[in-house]
Amino acid sequence: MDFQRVNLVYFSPTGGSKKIMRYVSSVFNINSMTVDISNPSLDFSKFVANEDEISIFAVPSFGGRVPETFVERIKNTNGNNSKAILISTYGNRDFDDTLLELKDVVKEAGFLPIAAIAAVSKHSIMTDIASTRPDDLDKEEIISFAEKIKKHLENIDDNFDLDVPGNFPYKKYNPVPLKPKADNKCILCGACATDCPVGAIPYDTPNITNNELCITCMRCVEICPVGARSIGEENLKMITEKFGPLCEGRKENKLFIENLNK
Ligand SMILES: Cc1cc2nc3c(=O)[nH]c(=O)nc-3n(C[C@H](O)[C@H](O)[C@H](O)COP(=O)(O)O)c2cc1C
Repeated sequence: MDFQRVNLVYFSPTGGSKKIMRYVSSVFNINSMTVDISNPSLDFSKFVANEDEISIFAVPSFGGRVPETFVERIKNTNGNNSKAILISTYGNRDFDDTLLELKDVVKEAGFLPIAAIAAVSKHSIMTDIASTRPDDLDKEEIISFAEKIKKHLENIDDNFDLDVPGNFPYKKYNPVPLKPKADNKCILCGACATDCPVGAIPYDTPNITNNELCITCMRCVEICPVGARSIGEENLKMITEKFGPLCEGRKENKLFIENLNK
């Protein structure tokens, strides 16, 4: 089938998932449309895909799960049985049930997942972990995965049910109890308030964080122009001592294109 458009649907607080998604979309030489799921002011019910379009969904793994904000917002979209490619990035620990949950929520919205990729990208909290990834080798590998997916698209029939790793019930999500705060370098520019995916930073007092709303996605830390926001050195040390050992070694990118019904 000749696709008319590729829809780039992403929740990527610190940009890693978006980068991997761009590598994948680069092999489809057609028009694209972006749907930034982290933008709370968008009306996601307006995203209705047609059968002659392909959508790429990209999210980070948060505690081995799909970020809840993505799950909530994607429910309002409509896939009309069009094909979808799934991407979960992860920070060199594990993606656990992320791809299975992503497959389930995207199917629920009416899309047909035909391939999935798990890709390593810099850990957005412990930024010394996988700090140079995706690197050139990753880029080459992800593009080769995308070329394989393009070929595989020619052989999809109605019987296709994508086989991805993961368990149901999904792993219990334990929210990160640490919330980024601004220090006295904050210039009250409000960039973080504008960009926060969940409205956890007030526009008039952007140096504070609403801990009830904050999902610790690290967007505000990433985009602060003066480096004023962080979870704090002590907290980072604590979290690195606990999770750092699980993130050792070079973890792999993985491609999933097998049919469960074969
Ligand atoms: C709240 C939170 C939870 C995370 N949990 C995991 C995890 O369970 N396993 C893992 O390998 N990386 C984990 N990470 C790292 C991210 O999955 C990884 O850095 C991802 O590439 C970030 O994507 P982004 O740059 O698109 O925001 C977590 C990051 C955050 C902020």
